[in-house]
Amino acid sequence: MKSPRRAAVSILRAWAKGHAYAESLIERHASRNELSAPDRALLNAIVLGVLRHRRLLDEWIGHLRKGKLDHETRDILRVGLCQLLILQLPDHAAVFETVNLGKSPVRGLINAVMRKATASKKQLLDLSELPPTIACSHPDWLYNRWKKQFGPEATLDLMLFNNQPAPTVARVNPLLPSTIAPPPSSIADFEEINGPIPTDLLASGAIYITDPATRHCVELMAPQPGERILDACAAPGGKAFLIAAAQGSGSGLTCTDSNDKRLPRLRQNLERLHIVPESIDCHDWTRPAPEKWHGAFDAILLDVPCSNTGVLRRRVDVRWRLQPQDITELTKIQTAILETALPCLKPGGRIVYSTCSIEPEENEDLIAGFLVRHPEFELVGTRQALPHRDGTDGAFAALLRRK
Ligand SMILES: C[S@@+](CC[C@H](N)C(=O)[O-])C[C@H]1O[C@@H](n2cnc3c(N)ncnc32)[C@H](O)[C@@H]1O
Repeated sequence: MKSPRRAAVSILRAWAKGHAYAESLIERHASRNELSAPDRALLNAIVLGVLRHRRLLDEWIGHLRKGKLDHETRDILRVGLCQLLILQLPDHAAVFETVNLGKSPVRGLINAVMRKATASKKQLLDLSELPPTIACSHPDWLYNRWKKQFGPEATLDLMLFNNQPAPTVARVNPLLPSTIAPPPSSIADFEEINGPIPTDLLASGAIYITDPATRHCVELMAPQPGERILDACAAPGGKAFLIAAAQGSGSGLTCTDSNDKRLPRLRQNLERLHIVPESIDCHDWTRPAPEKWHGAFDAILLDVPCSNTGVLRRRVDVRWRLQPQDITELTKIQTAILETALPCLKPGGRIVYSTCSIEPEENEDLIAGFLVRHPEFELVGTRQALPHRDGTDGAFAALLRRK
């Protein structure tokens, strides 16, 4: 069994070498090492802390140690400085535990850097002279893009927001059978849960953890009882749950996703939430829709794959993985999904296109282009959530109706 700090270094090495996202690596390592709940929480805090503050940690390392570092020693120092300066753990624990992570030839170096950091904590934590992209650890290209869109002050607020852990917010399940205990009155719909996550309520399906911004697209759709609704990009099922909750049943709901590895989780989530959809299928919506769905749906939700720039506080490594050209590539997929879903609408039916991106190309620009190509559709309304303005995840939704 590994210590959470050692597991953190292994995860950071694996993260840097591969394409896996931090959350899945944390999950995998925590289970493999049979970590206790407090150790799992520490592992989570360290890995997410290092990834959120990666650029600042490297700036500090550059001050504390001149010369080259191998990748593993750099990751050990990131883990050590994150404990000392970001998580503010006691000095002796941070130094001692970090030195022990290194192999014997580098222990002296790690010890020297950690001791120097302990002695110069105050100066290191004064970020006033640093450029915002280093102080807030964001890539330059993302900062420059947002500065044009929102202005420098709002961009700074956005980056600071992205570095805060997300609260746990619960949606209470209105479809809970009467045989199962409802959540206590201290848990309110779409309100933050204080204290530990109530795993018993999650397991019984009494609540689902979600962000308030996820409701915008479903509220815009306004699903009605008895309607046939397609949730085309449905996994892991958060919005399918909200649609079924709005309809009072999942019986009119068809859920699809192109990733068959994500379908079991979708199935489990809906089952746990006591939702029985009409069907769950694997389908890639960049390919033509099967004949059986032509003209079949009153409403379609397209919660398309996107850059995730509205949820960087949760998806902490996206800022380092995402490249400017990815946004252009994503808009091609998003447009293809939107075009392919059209034949599946009933006459007069409605489509809600939604993302958790805050980039105009993936949102309002894409919809504007669609409306030019499809004068038979009208834009009924849009909703947008901006993290720094609304204090929630970022989200965009547009309701389109066939005239
Ligand atoms: C933003 S997530 C959906 C989240 C989901 N609606 C929820 O609320 O839990 C996007 C989903 O789209 C799926 N996806 C990506 N490309 C797709 C495609 N071409 N056709 C169908 N689904 C696709 C991904 O596998 C992913 O599960």
